Amino acid sequence: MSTPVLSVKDLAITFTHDRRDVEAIRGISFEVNAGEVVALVGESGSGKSVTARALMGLGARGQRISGGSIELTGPDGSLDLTTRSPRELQRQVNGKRIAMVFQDALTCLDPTMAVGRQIAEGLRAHYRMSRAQARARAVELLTEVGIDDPERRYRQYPHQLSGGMCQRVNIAIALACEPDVLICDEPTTALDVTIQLRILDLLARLQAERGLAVVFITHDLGVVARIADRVNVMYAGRIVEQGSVEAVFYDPRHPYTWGLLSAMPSLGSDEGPLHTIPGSPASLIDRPAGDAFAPRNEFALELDHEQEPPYFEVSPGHRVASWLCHPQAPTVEMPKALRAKIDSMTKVGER
Ligand SMILES: Nc1ncnc2c1ncn2[C@@H]1O[C@H](COP(=O)(O)OP(=O)(O)OP(=O)(O)O)[C@@H](O)[C@H]1O
Repeated sequence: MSTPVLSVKDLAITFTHDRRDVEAIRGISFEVNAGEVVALVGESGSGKSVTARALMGLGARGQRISGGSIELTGPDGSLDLTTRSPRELQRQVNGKRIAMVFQDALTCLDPTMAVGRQIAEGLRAHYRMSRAQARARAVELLTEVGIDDPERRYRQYPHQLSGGMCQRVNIAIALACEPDVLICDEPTTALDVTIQLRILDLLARLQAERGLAVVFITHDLGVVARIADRVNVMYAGRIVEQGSVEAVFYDPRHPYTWGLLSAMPSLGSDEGPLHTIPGSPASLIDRPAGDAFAPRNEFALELDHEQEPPYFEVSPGHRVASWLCHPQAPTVEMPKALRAKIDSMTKVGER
């Protein structure tokens, strides 16, 4: 069995505002192997971005890691990122071992500097490269991320490029120092649909060619089906269902996952969403007792309103935090419309 490149264990993140603590991430654990794409998916506010940024040692004011570990394993051994200062992370880890691509492609680039130079500067900062060597490597990277006429594009400024092209440049910057782990936070959300698909295909190609470990953040299960190997469904700062894409798409067990899948337009069809999850996401400040999703869950058992469910392993590697998965729970089937939708879906393995 391969050793994970990235191992997040019982990670908890707390915000303190006006002397009040709010736990936004509540003990999440997941692993990513080399050559694997692991998705974090969930509605807005479920904690995807806070988690992604924590992996880079980034956080807002008043935010701290209040528990758990983030281990990065490489040929030289393991490193727990939660024990390193932001300065150490900046010097030794960020960019080199772990890099990130954000949603807003244009604002991530420096508007005053030609895009090729932005790639070259990163290379020069990390490696002892001459100006000419860094330039030549930056042109290669532009080619690698699918930018035609890279010599001309090298000299252009961000505003002269399309959104999709800016995102390709961001990907080139992220990959310039050959990181082991790439974090993608909604990298295609701001782009139109055809460009989204091209960027996803590019990421999939680069990931396979380089054997990268990728953490992919999205609210879109269609994107998960296209790119991910494993998926973590997040709700109110907790992973509520975790497993291979096949397990979570074809045998979903948590009613929240049922809701997300029901709300997803069928792959390859232009029908509108079938369903929306009733209610609004749980408040972190006055989180209800028990399972945070229970107030929105038409299938909730009494116990769901009283006690937070532990994880139940329903098949190897497929873990679900719902009392419905307790061996003594009554059998509750997913909604019929969802069953029919799943039965009609193209096998994820054939995507
Ligand atoms: N600076 C902050 N201060 C206090 N709470 C915050 C702060 N940033 C995020 N949070 C809280 O942390 C929770 C998780 O936010 P996060 O941005 O990770 O969600 P998300 O799943 O990425 O949503 P989105 O898809 O909208 O980006 C939210 O409930 C949010 O209110």
